Amino acid sequence: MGSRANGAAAGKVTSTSNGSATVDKDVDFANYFCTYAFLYHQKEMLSDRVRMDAYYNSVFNNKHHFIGKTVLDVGTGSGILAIWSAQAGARKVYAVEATKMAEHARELVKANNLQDVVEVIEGSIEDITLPEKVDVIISEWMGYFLLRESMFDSVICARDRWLKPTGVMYPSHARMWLAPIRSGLADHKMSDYEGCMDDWHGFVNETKSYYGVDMSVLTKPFSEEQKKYYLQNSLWNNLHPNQVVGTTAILKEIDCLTVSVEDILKVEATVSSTIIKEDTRLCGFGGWFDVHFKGRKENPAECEVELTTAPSINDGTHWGQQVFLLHPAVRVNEGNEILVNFSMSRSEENHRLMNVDLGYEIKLSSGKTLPPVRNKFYIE
Ligand SMILES: C[S@@+](CC[C@H](N)C(=O)[O-])C[C@H]1O[C@@H](n2cnc3c(N)ncnc32)[C@H](O)[C@@H]1O
Repeated sequence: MGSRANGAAAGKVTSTSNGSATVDKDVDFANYFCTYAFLYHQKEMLSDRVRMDAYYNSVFNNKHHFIGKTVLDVGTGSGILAIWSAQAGARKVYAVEATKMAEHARELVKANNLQDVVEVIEGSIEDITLPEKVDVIISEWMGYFLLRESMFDSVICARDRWLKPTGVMYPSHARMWLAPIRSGLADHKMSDYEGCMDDWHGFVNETKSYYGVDMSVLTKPFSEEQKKYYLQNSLWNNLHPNQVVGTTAILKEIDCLTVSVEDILKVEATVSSTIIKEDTRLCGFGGWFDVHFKGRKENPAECEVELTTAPSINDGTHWGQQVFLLHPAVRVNEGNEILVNFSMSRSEENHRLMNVDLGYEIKLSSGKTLPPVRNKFYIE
């Protein structure tokens, strides 16, 4: 199971203007940030070797970006990225953390004898003030399927306020990917849903015979509620590459130096994929992301590093992939074309969670096109 911040009840949006949200900060703090205040949770991220190796290599193989420079670590957590930046030769590192984890970070910095370089600041990046602009912004802001948690908004805010015009972003680029998959999970989830409805019908019968109240008028809303829970929530999964049955497609490319919050409020793409397996089942779609550390055009990385969360036979990441299951699955064959209309936007109730509209159309090798299908999913 993945282990990113719980956002399920976080940050109720109190009003919206121009597509961007005004958030109730107290609710957001109580529900979103609180997860990050636990060492237990920081340790899970610190134990993700793929994530750690990528950030470590990006810093230590590109020391020219750090030696004698000023760095801002947005959301320092335990302080790990700030500590590496200092060890790579930074002159000054501002390590900003919204939660009480800042106290642990301060201790860790001192225990590693870097207190003269790293200054830990407890506060939201949106609210704090720095005495100077910085050469580098480093941050690990990526949520499930890249944008869940909406933490990138805070990095953009930091960039616009504190990055020098010549500054470098770590990571510098990000991409979202989608591919058709096969998975036994679709059948499991459908049988969980059916079992739950069987149980409901038994409950309705018993309530009528024992207590004289007919509950059957609630069958439809109960079924809708449970359908959403079992069939429409996207699932965390560590897919094996063999489960990917078609070519992969890029849904979104982000240049971290120039992107605006407006650009990431909604991700919309029409992409196509060709089935690459003979006689298989299309059970859904898998979504994942990668980020790159390339520096900037005028000041490139000496060694570019990629952090990918794609299906892998080796160690997966704690992000895994997000799986959007189809009910029912569809029989497909090598060479069939799938045209996907994808749209992802923020939940109106909670800006850190996402709603996905996923429409698809299958063109068979005979040239015949199957009727289009549209599905709604929730990344919660
Ligand atoms: C995914 S964790 C990464 C922690 C650490 N940088 C690492 O790589 O292990 C993100 C951290 O950013 C913090 N954070 C998120 N939004 C923030 C904001 N607006 N201001 C300050 N800290 C924030 C969270 O509390 C959390 O500790």
